[in-house]
Amino acid sequence: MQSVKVVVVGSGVVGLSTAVCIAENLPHCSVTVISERFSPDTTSDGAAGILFASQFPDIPLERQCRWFKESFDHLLAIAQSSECGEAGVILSSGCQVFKEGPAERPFWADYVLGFCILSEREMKRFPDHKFGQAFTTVKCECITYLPWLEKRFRNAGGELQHGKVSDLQHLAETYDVIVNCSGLGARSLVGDAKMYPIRGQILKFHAPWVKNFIRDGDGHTYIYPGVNSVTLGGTRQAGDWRLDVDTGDREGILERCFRMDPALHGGQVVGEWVGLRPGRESPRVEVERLKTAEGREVPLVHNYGHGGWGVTLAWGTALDALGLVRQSLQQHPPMARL
Ligand SMILES: Cc1cc2nc3c(=O)[nH]c(=O)nc-3n(C[C@H](O)[C@H](O)[C@H](O)COP(=O)(O)OP(=O)(O)OC[C@H]3O[C@@H](n4cnc5c(N)ncnc54)[C@H](O)[C@@H]3O)c2cc1C
Ligand SMILES: O=C(O)CCC(=O)C(=O)O
Repeated sequence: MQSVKVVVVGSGVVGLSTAVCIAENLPHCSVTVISERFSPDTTSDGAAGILFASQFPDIPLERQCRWFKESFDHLLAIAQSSECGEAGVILSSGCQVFKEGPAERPFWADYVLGFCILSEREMKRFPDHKFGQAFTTVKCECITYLPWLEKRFRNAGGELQHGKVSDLQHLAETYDVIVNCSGLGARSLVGDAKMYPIRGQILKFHAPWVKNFIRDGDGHTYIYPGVNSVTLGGTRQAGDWRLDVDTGDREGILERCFRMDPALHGGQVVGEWVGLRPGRESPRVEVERLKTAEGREVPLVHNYGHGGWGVTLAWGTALDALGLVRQSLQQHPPMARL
């Protein structure tokens, strides 16, 4: 029997997670990833990689809980295994603090470890803040995790190809299923005008004595210790396409982070990075059918638009995308290619 040919467009954390899920779970499929950029040049590579999320307006909460929990459990298992160093996935403990309180209990509070409210005594450390939550989550460093996923994908028989896709109709002539994980690229690839950039600038900081994360609940200031450096952030500039480092943003990040954690004093900046989050009101994880010029119909599964939470939700949405591929193949077995 001819194997079913699946192509995944995009090799950020969403594309590679999706490609691995399909290659490992559908052995009758041959899976190819085609991507303009690979690690270390994707947006995912620069992300702090902390597992954390805010709620999307248009997705049922039950589905968002599943995405978070499946991703968390997948990465927690790696963090607690002998693979953690090679995969770049570690446990990370710390707190989120709020200038006004009490803050709502986040929907994922029961999925992370040891979620609790900070006591008055603990809050004395944060004179600008009134309320705090402490928990242990996972930090998934994509600069290490993506090469690890690429290896896992190749071991499952997958193929990686460099290339920019500009016409999905053209791909449909060669493949039986197309999976679109192009992130912000979906704006032009499928003409999704709901996609917009949310610019984020961060600093890599050398301060190995800083061990616990601190995040301001407003989402603009965070300190995330990692394997080799501490990530200091950030900015969330909607509609801003600039990829160059802004010196004003740098000063602002340093000032806010030093104020939130004076223990950073004595450390030094060792890197700077800007990335464009694939902004959308809610991610798009759904299937449509693409008609080719020869009259075939090819399932087109979309999995993009994760905004600031792509690392957090990648595995969960990849499993949904796998489900959509499986269901499409069952309902409409591929028509023979000419
Ligand atoms: C400063 C910053 C910090 C962040 N921190 C976190 C964090 O702590 N936790 C978290 O969960 N998220 C974080 N994020 C968000 C996270 O980076 C994104 O949600 C995530 O990277 C999106 O992954 P993706 O695979 O969809 O997109 P990308 O990583 O952008 O990958 C898209 C892929 O598609 C390819 N592509 C696009 N168009 C085409 C085309 N036409 N043809 C071929 N290939 C194409 C690209 O080359 C690329 O390989 C952060 C983002 C920023 C900017
Ligand atoms: O918001 C955070 O705390 C984590 C970093 C992040 O997800 C982002 O900057 O997009």
